[in-house]
Amino acid sequence: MSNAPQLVVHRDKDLMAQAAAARLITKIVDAQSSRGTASIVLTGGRNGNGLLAALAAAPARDAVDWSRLDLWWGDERFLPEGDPDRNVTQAREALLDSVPLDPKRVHAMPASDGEYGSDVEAAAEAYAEELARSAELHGVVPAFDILMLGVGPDTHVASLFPELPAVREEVRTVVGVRGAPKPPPTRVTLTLPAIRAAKEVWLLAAGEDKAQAAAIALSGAGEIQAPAAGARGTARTLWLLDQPAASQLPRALYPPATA
Ligand SMILES: O=C(O)[C@H](O)[C@@H](O)[C@H](O)[C@H](O)COP(=O)(O)O
Repeated sequence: MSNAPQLVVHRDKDLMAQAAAARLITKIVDAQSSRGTASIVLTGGRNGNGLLAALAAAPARDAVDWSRLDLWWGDERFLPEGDPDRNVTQAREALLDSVPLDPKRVHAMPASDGEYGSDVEAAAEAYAEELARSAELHGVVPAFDILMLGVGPDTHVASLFPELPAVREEVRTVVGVRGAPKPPPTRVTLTLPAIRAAKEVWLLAAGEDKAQAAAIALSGAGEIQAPAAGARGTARTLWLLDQPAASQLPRALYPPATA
């Protein structure tokens, strides 16, 4: 299957979240039926959390065997444990606290008051090691079933911001970020090589403030200038948008059903 991006455009962000949640449930159930487990990478931000809240409200959520699901994060805001701005705290509130997950399979990124203290590079290295321990033979990260990414108005994904060193990383799978333009400035993030190990990468973009970013990333921009352009899955790359976020896409890209 080609990994050229595919697009699905929904009427508005709520419908996008509900449809993406339904899609995610199906994917997890399929992976668990064929392999016994599934691995998902969560994203921070409003769209990622909106999807999790929609999943929490979906009656079909009980089709998932939550105890056989591995959860990872694409990035984390390097803040103390329990901080309301941490991506994991927000994910817990939106969904994780209301489903019977196996705590050993919830792989939160380290907090800034944990065993690595304020050493964000050590925290990143520890997460890279945790990923490597779960990787298939010869791999450095697991072949995630689905990796989700919110897209920033500047085309950032995870904590890979345009032109910053993290987006240029070609070897390490997880790095520390300092001086991020979106607060907080210190973060831990998967790199593009780690993201590209996922079977499916889903990029979530809703709202008019994402329209330019989507148009740039989908029009052949380079990944250093437009990190979202470099986020590809090995089997599939899927952009899930609402109509305002899709409003500046070149007509050639716009899906026929919504043209
Ligand atoms: O820690 C974070 O903030 C993120 O993981 C970040 O990459 C986010 O996903 C985008 O900024 C989109 O965020 P929204 O969905 O809120 O626009």
